[in-house]
Amino acid sequence: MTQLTDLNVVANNPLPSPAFLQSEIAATAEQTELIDRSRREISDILFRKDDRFLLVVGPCSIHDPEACEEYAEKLAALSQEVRDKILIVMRVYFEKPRTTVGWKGLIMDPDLDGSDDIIKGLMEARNFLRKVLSLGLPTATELLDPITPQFIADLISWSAIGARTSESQTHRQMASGLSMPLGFKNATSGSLKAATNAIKAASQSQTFLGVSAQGIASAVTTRGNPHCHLILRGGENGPNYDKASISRSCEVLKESGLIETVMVDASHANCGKKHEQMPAVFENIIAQRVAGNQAITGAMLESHLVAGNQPFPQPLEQLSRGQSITDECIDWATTERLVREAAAAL
Ligand SMILES: O=C[C@H](O)[C@H](O)COP(=O)(O)O
Ligand SMILES: C=C(OP(=O)(O)O)C(=O)O
Repeated sequence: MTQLTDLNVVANNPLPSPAFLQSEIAATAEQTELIDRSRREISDILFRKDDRFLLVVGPCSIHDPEACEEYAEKLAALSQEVRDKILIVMRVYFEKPRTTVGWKGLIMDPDLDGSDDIIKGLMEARNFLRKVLSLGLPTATELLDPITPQFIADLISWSAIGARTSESQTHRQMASGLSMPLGFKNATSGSLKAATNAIKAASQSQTFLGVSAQGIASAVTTRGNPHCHLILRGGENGPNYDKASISRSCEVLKESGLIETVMVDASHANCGKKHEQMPAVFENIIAQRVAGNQAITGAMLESHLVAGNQPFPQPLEQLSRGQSITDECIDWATTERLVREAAAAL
């Protein structure tokens, strides 16, 4: 018989069930309480019931958990200093969407060598999330593969659907069942339409194909996620953090029947992917909020121990510790200065 299926499949390795990994690498009672409380606080800030400002900050991607743990310790101390004004949530990004190809993140390739040991990646992701939580810091991530949330979402307080996937029905359906507040980014073109449509779609009940806690393919029906919002990240035609772009975004939200609340990403196309430009963008966002624009409820910064990024792939022993292998980040000293100044201004 002529073979008609799996012509392009090289391997298909079963994973442990999400329920198994959740029980093997479980959250403590204290961590569970932090996740529950921070999800409510984040939602209250985003939907303008809490006057504080939300800041999602951390590395573009986690590729070196040991250096990122040092980063998390510093961030935890800083978050305590500013907690009356700013709720800090650490970017703990394990999945990277690629424009064409490239390293797809710690879950897909934890050894950074193309061996793609996903089981190890999922376990490392859960272990790292627990470390961050044990420092008292809530966690934020981009959810990219629709099966990933089953394995890690119980340890996450805020999530994003990225610019490349806000228009995807699969991601909107997934978002409709997630238990945490979630931001949809504007499209890479700069258009807001995909994100506002996504917020509407994700707030509705949806039925779709998914995976159960036992790892069985299933028909999933969701209730709809009422805590979705817009993230402005700039686009092909330039940034969208300026006053005019934010007021246009608010008009679009209003016309779509959505609450006027935006998180503004100071990285990505809003800084032309240049870390040197990120501080001025962040300062501008904070200044707009201080000047009275209450629709700006949060911001995002890509930050690591060391500024910039480094080429990857390259021999692993030549990687500099604490420097991004994906997008450029601001360094720790700059992060600390920006956060302290923002707290003083707010
Ligand atoms: O935030 C990270 C990157 O901008 C995103 O993953 C796309 O990366 P790429 O354009 O280098 O593939
Ligand atoms: C990939 C990211 O952002 P965007 O979807 O805006 O490119 C990110 O925040 O890591």
